[in-house]
Amino acid sequence: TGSTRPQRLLKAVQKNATKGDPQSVISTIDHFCRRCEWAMNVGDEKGTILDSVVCEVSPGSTLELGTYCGYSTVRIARLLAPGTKLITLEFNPDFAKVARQVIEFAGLQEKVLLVEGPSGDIIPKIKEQFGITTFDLVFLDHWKDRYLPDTKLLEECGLLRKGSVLMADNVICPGTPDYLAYVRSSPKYDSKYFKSHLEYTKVEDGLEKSVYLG
Ligand SMILES: O=C(NCCc1nnc(-c2ccc3[nH]cnc3c2)[nH]1)c1cc(-c2ccc(F)cc2)cc(O)c1O
Ligand SMILES: [Mg+2]
Repeated sequence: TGSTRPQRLLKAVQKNATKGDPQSVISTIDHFCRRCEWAMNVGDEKGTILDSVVCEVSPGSTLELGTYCGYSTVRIARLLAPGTKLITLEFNPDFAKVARQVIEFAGLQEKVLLVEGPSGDIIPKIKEQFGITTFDLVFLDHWKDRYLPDTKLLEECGLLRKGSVLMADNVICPGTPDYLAYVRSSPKYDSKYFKSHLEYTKVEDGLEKSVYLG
């Protein structure tokens, strides 16, 4: 049987990137997605906005929802201080298999804990299983109809603290209307929209940065 798009993306990384060099992995994936096959990575334009927030927050603990091929995992992990951790949740075992290899190729496996399974099941177990008190930064990039329920779950599980930052991808395209309405109307959040484009296209999309006020 034929290969999948994530497998072809991984082959391009193994062929063209430099082992242990996260920037070359990022550039290779962006080139592959522009020139060969579009894929749903956050991409370079929104990725640059994400980078600036990661640097501003310099998080001790980070959660990513939706690993896919590990592109944003590599983007975030390459900016993390030594001794800090990124937990990334992936539901699809085929995506997870590719992502592990992309993260390892970038040499970032020490900073990343990839957990497979549905976010709704895993989030309530994070405190006890991974010794996390709260997350300083959460990147939401998984199923768009899970952003709101999982944000409420993070609140209920006491995984957010005053000042925790949520960065949400795709708030315009494909769109997360219920999530946007919630973070923009709730007194518990201070929310800001960063206008950009859907990865590798001219279609409008953007990131929503929401600071939890406790
Ligand atoms: O669906 C997306 N992303 C989600 C993948 C995923 N990867 N992993 C999950 C998961 C789902 C439950 C989970 N529960 C626990 N981990 C989980 C992970 N979901 C997505 C789609 C587009 C897109 C735009 C325009 C189009 F015409 C077609 C597509 C763009 C993007 O930037 C995206 O992020
Ligand atoms: Mg996305």
